[in-house]
Amino acid sequence: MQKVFENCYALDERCYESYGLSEDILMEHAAAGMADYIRKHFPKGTSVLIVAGTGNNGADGIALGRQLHGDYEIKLHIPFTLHSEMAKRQFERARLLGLKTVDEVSQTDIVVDALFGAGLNRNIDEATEHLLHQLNAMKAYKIACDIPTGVGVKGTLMPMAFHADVTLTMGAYKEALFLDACKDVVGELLRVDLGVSSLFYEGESHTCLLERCDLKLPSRREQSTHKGSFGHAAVFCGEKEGAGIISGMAAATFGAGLTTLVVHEKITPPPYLMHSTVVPDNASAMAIGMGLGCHFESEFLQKYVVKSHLPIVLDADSFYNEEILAVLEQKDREIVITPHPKEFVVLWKVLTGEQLTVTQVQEKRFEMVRKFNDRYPHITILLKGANTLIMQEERLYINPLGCSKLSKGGSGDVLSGLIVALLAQGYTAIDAAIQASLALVIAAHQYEGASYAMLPTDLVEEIGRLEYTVKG
Ligand SMILES: NC(=O)C1=CN([C@@H]2O[C@H](COP(=O)(O)OP(=O)(O)OC[C@H]3O[C@@H](n4cnc5c(N)ncnc54)[C@H](OP(=O)(O)O)[C@@H]3O)[C@@H](O)[C@H]2O)[C@@H](O)CC1
Ligand SMILES: [K+]
Repeated sequence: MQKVFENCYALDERCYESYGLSEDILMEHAAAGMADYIRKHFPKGTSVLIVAGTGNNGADGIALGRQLHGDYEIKLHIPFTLHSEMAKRQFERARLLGLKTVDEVSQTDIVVDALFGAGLNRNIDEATEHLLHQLNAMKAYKIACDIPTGVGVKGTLMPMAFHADVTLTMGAYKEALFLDACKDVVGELLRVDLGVSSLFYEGESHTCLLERCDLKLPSRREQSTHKGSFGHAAVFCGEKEGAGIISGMAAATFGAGLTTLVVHEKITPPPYLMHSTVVPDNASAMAIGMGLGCHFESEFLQKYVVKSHLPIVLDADSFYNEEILAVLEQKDREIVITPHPKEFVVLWKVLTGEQLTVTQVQEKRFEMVRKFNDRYPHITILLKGANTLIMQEERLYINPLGCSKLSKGGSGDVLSGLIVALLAQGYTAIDAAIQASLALVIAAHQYEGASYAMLPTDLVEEIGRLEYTVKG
């Protein structure tokens, strides 16, 4: 698990004050990190266009040009007057070495975007937009220095952002890089150390980045067990019964000892799922909302959902049902809620009266998840998206591994099934949400069919193979 920060200015300052490092030393390492990447991936002689801006992001770019000059064909383009002292100093060093600037951008093998980084604080002007358009249109390999130009500090993405193949980010990961809208402009994301290990560079952070290696699969190591040893998941199955069935299949596949679909009318689920018109007495967790509609009477929901203390997953239609939402007030219950942005809008309106749009939620995903957490710290919220956010008790986790194979009806039902399976097996709400979210995306990556073809049933099948493909 890696740490993530809102920005790195305070971390840079700490390096100067605590370790006697200077801005110059940090920048030399930033440039060396980019130079190493280029040397590793491209032969000498490759042409590299570096577009450098007015501040220290530009300074990083100019220092990179100096480091590669002689071995690579460097074209340094500086469209504005340099502002920062470091940019001016780097330019003077490059000049002394004989590195010349070019007035126009032209075809090249590599483009390095060192226009704006952490200091982008307002909209870019038309000329810069035009320049970015030219850079994006090139067939070159595209490297963003620290942050692709156009990604604002708060994560808002400007219309003409640089589209990187790889972003080499300096010192530590920044939140802005993990907003959904930024996923396609960041490309591959790698971190460059700035002269000290990240262990020393980074300070405290309550925000963490999940990685594949954080996945811990349910354990079946003990052999003296029976089906009751692995819990009993009760999955509500409503108007759109397919959603509940998929969720139940996922729960059974992810290790729940028993899975019962709680139904209103008779259905024909797969033979390994039980069904019942009540929540079984020995149920150890429940999931509700997937395709629920308004099948169940108020009295029934009161008795089996609101008055229960079983760990619970609230999904989909739950957010439209104020009766079910009463569950949120239960402080002594393990609760996971799994809204997608549109459902979050509905939920937020019910809870606060504030009407947001989906775009507003997407633009400030981190802020909204934190605001929800301020009100309900005991609840685990999992806000779905290209980069899923999971939060409980001030600790926020980003799952950046999502992929577009999952953009299909039914993926969310699988997720709620995975979570309830883990809750039934005794996981805490936060662990269940983290592990289920990781299992879902890793299973999706593992699917070998066409990227557009994966069905929820394929996903469940891939979940069943995870033990053979990753280390649990
Ligand atoms: N400090 C360190 O130790 C290290 C720093 N590092 C590097 O520094 C980068 C941060 O540098 P930075 O703070 O100088 O910000 P940066 O992104 O270059 O832009 C600021 C300039 O842009 C201008 N400007 C802003 N918006 C604009 C707009 N829309 N349109 C036009 N102009 C605009 C703004 O102008 P102003 O607001 O002052 O008028 C100012 O001149 C960071 O991303 C990393 O790469 C690394 O080397 C590691 C060590
Ligand atoms: K940049």
